[in-house]
Amino acid sequence: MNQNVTLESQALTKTYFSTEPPTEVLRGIDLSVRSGEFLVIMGASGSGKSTLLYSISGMDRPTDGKVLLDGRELTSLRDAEMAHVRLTQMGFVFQQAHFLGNLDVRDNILLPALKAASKENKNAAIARADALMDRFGIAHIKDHGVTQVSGGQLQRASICRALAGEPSVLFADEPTGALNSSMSTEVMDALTDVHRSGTTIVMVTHDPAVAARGERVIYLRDGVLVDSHEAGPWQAEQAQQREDDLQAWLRNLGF
Ligand SMILES: Nc1ncnc2c1ncn2[C@@H]1O[C@H](COP(=O)(O)OP(=O)(O)OP(=O)(O)O)[C@@H](O)[C@H]1O
Repeated sequence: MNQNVTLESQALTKTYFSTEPPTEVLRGIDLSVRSGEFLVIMGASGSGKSTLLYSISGMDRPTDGKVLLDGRELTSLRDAEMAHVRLTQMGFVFQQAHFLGNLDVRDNILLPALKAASKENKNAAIARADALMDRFGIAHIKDHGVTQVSGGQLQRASICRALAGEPSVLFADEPTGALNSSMSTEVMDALTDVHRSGTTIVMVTHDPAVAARGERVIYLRDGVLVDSHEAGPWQAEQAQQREDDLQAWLRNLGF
């Protein structure tokens, strides 16, 4: 394995046999994600983006092929082992935050980190969560109920929750899909910050302005990886140029 590769899929397929005929959603995906990379998955609706994200993060089982995280084959793990890998090595941000309504923002953020931490590491997990809330500008709403905060604040809280366990990879599925454009910028500024501090990010989005944050964008068509666009590290002053370049690339692909 190349030393710089952290996450890898080999000949990954996913077929749903519940439909007649069966739906072949992923058709042999070979993908390598470099350590510290910000990778974006794009493609038309139904092309298999979320299925790919779920299959490489162990949320779903592929039909065939392999997924490796730092050289360890995830596809052969039992469910409980895979759940442990997700809890301790991966973070997740979805379009909707999925927070518990009976807990405040801080307790929601702490929940998975405390579950993952050993007894002696619980205080460190709490300190980390508090520092993350400071860093992403939501310390002042830590005692609020999850229905009393804005969508952008809630998504920043999701990012804190995802990072509190110090994952090596953060998976994000349409993290700005439910937000207006200023909240979307807030959240993408937070994810850009996460990336700059060294965390690998794999994100699905259909929004070119959001995708322009990534270093590399890959394009899925009918479950096949058809092209990839190298944009290099994000620079705010080049935001429009990056988005224009990405749009031109996407137009060529028929997006
Ligand atoms: N449980 C399932 N059973 C059968 N088919 C499914 C199932 N889940 C997803 N599919 C099908 O797999 C295909 C890919 O779905 P997926 O959600 O991965 O696409 P996507 O590119 O993320 O789409 P979108 O941009 O609309 O979210 C779709 O045709 C979808 O209908």
